[in-house]
Amino acid sequence: MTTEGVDGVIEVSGLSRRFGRSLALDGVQLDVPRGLVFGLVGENGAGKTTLIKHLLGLYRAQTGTVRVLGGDPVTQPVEVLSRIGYLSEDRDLPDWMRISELLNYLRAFYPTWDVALADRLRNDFDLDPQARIKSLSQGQRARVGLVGALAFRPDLLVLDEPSTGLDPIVRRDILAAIIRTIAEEGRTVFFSSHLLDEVERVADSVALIDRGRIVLSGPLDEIKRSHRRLTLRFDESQPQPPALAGTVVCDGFGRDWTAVCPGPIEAVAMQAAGLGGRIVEDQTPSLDEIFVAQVGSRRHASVEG
Ligand SMILES: Nc1ncnc2c1ncn2[C@@H]1O[C@H](COP(=O)(O)OP(=O)(O)OP(=O)(O)O)[C@@H](O)[C@H]1O
Repeated sequence: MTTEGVDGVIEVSGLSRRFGRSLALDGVQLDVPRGLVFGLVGENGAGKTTLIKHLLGLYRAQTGTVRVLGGDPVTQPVEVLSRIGYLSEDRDLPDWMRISELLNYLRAFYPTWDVALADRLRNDFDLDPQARIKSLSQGQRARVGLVGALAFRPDLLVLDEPSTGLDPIVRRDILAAIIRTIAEEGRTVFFSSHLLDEVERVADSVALIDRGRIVLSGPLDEIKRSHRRLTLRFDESQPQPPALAGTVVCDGFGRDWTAVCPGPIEAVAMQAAGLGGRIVEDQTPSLDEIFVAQVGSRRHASVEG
């Protein structure tokens, strides 16, 4: 496996996956360079876990290709997987073990296991080494899973919905700090979430996935810069959302409406003027608003089409 000079840590091209009649992934294209925190955002059932399972070689691509850290996770599992730290959505850990036993067991698999780091993380996460895994809360299981995924200093950390079960303080402070530290060390984090504010807080780049398709992908600041949230005021009350081509969503009532628009606002301003309206506020939308707008417009288009 040649990984020297490979900067694409994750390279997915034309990846589709069917389960029976349902299309879980539909022509997914994704490139994640080294050293980034990459957030995969989508609603429940959008295809996030299915995509992650392909990155880990748990699914073989039916259509398209998947390369991770320069190798094929299905045909080169040892080379690829030994460099990936993974926290699954359901935190499947052996219930019968104590925390210390699990960490010792994992240590045997990874030559790069860092005992001091494992101890430090265990302390930071306030985990009793003697506790049995079956006695742990969901949040504590997530913390143990994170220690296991981090302590061998993986080149790529993959987290499937890492916040599930974590209380807000752990989520906000510890998780975010870990993620940042890894990226600062030149390693890569790929995490999925349906919590857009969390993604917005920690990710450098994001991909929005909806019903198996990547609908938007790129550096977070570029995505945010390329969208505008406009507040429009009309002379007359509008009985229904004003039809403004080029806006992705329209919300509001009466004379005041909010629209999210990808791209230049001049065309929107002209159309609004034609309806007796004007832009009274022009702001950068949140990722949440961009997501709702993108997904909403796609669904609207597919219903109409
Ligand atoms: N093993 C499977 N057999 C049949 N259908 C599946 C299987 N795994 C996933 N799916 C379907 O594929 C689609 C994508 O599921 P996936 O678990 O990847 O979504 P997700 O974005 O991770 O959602 P969640 O946040 O709820 O975990 C869903 O419609 C799901 O029902």
